[in-house]
Amino acid sequence: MSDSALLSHPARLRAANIARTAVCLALLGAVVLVLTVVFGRSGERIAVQMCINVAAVVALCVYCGNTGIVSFGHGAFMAIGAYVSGILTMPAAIQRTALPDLPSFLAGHEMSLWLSLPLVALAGLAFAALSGSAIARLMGASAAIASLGLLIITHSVAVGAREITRGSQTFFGVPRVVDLTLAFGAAVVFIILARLYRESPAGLFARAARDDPDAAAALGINPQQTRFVSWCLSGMMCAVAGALYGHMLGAFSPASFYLSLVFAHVAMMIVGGMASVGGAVTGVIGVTLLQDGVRQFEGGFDLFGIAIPAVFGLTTVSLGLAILLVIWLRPTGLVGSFELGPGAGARLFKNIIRPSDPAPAPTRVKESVLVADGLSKSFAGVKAVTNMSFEAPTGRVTGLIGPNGAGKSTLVNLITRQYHADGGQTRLSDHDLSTVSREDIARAGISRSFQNLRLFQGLTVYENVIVSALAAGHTRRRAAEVALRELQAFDLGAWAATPAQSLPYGARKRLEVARALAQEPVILLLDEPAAGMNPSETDDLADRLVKIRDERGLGILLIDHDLRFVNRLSSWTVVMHRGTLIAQGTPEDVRANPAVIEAYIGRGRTAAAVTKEEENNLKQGVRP
Ligand SMILES: Nc1ncnc2c1ncn2[C@@H]1O[C@H](COP(=O)(O)OP(=O)(O)OP(=O)(O)O)[C@@H](O)[C@H]1O
Repeated sequence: MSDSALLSHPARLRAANIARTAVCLALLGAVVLVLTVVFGRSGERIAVQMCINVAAVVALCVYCGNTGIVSFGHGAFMAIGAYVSGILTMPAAIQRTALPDLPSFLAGHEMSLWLSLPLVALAGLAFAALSGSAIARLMGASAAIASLGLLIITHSVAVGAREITRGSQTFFGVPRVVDLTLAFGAAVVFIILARLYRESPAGLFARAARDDPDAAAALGINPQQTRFVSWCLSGMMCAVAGALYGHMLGAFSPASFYLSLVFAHVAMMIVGGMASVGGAVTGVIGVTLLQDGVRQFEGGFDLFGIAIPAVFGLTTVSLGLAILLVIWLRPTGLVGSFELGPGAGARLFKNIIRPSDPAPAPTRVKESVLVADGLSKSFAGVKAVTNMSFEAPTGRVTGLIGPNGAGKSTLVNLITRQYHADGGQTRLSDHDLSTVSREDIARAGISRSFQNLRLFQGLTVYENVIVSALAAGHTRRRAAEVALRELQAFDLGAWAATPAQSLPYGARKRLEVARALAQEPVILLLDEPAAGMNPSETDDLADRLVKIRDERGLGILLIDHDLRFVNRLSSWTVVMHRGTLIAQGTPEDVRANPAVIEAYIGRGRTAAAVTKEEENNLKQGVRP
C-alpha cells in the first residue's frame, strides 16, 4: 500500500476535525464582533459574559456530552474556582478587612490571575477526583441527582465556612481583570480543549460507553473509568471558568453559583445540544441573545402606540419556552448529536475512505483454542445452559445451532462474562477466563457481535470501528489503518462519515462484525450476524467471512438460524437443545443425527416419523 494512501486517510479526518473546530470559533467570533461593533460598550459587556458562559458550558459538556449524563453539580466547581482564585489574588489590605479570620496559609498571597489559574485547576481536579470516585459509579438519573446533591452540599459548606467565604455575604475585593480579550481567549482555549478531548481515544471511549455500556465493555472499555476521566477534566475546566467568572464579577456570594446559574447553563446546553461542542457554543449564543433581547422589553414597551406593561420574569419565561420548543421540535438540541461543519451527515466528506485506497495486510493470529468446560446458568429456575462443553479452535468456523431458546446467546454471554456462570470454566488455551472482567475478555483476544444490533448510535461508522481498534491497544495511526481495512473488508468505506444510526439494516449488521474484527481477535463470536438479512446480503456476508477466515486464521463461533449460511462456513457444528449439548461433529454427521432431527423437526415426534421433505430441508440447511 502506498504511503500517501495511508497518510491521506487520517490526514483527511484531521482536516475535517480542524474545520469543525474552526466553525465553532468562527461562529463565536462573528457574534462577538457584531455585538461590539453594533452595540458598543453594552455589546462588549454582553460579549464578555457570553464568552465566559461558553467556557463554562463547554466545560460542562465535556462531562455531559461525552457521557450522556446531565450534571447539575458543576456550579460547585465554578464556586471552588471563584473562591480559590478570589482568595489568592485579593489585595492584602482588602483581605484583612473582608476576611479577618482567614487561615494564615491562605492569607496575603496577592497573586496575579495567571499565577492563580494553575492552582485553581489543581483544586478543581482534586475535588473532581474525590467526588468522581463516587459519581462515576452512577449512570443516568442517579448520576444527575448525585450531582445535584454535590451542588447542594458545596453550597451549604460555602455558606457555613464564613472565615473563608464570608458565608452568604458578598465576597468582594476580587480584581476585575477579565476583559473581552481574556474572555474570548478563554472560550477559544476551552473549545479547542473540548474538541481535542472529544476526538481523543479517551473521548471516543466515553462516547462509546455513553451509547452502549455493554457493547463498549465487550471491546475492553471500562465505562466507569470513562465517566471518571470526563468528570475530572470537566470539573477542572469548570473551576477555571468559575475563576474567570469571579474575576469578571469582582464580587459574588455562594448564591452566584447556585441553582439559577446552574439551570441557565444546563438550559444553554440542552438548547444547543449537549452531544457536541458546537451545540454548547450555539446554545450559549442563542440563549444569551434571547435573554438580552427579551430583557429590553421586561420593563414594558410601546407596540404601535399601545403601551405594553412591565412583565416580571419575562426573560425566564422566554428561556423556559425556548427549552420546551427545542425539546419538542429537536430533542437532541439545535445542533444535534454531531459536530457543526464538514463531516456532519457525510455531506462534504462523504468519501473519507475511497474504495480505491488499498487496505493494509491483515495479520494471522497465533494458534489457540477456546474451551467451554461444563458451563451452566439458570435464571430464576429456568435452566438456560446446563453443563455445556465444547471447543472452538483458531483456523476453524464452529457453528453453534439450536432451536429458539436453546441457550446459544446465554452461552456467548457466559463466555464473554456478560453473565456470570453458576458453574464450569472458560479457557483460551491455558488462560483461565472464568473469573476475569468483561473488559479483560476482550483484552484476552475474544470479541463478539450481538444478536440485537448494539452499535454506538451517536458515533460515525468510522468511529464505531476505530474505537474498537483503539480499545484493543493500537496506536492511533495503527488503529486508523485497521479501521480502514475493516471498513473496506465489509464495503463500508463510502459510509465512513455517516452516523451509524443512519445506515441501512444490512450495512449495520456488517458494521457490527467489522467493529468486532477491528480488535484483531483470536476468537470471534458472531451471534446471528445474518439475522434479518435478505438471501443476497447473507451470501455476501458469507463470502466476506470465508475470506477473513482463510486470510487471518482466527477462530469463529458462529450462531445463526440460517443453516445454509452456517453450513457453508463451518466445518464443525455444535448443537444445543434446552440448554444442553445434544450433538457435535461435521455438518454432515450432525444433519444425520436423530437427536438433532428431533430437536428441530420432531416437536414431540420421533426421528422415524419425520417426513422426507422435512429431512431434505434440514440436509440442505434450510431454516427450520
Ligand atoms: N437475562 C435473562 N433473564 C431470564 N431468562 C433469560 C435471560 N436470558 C435468557 N433467558 C432464558 O434462557 C433461555 C435461553 O435463551 P437464549 O436467548 O440463550 O436462547 P437462544 O438459543 O439464544 O435463543 P434464540 O435463538 O431465540 O436467540 C430462554 O428460556 C430464555 O428465556
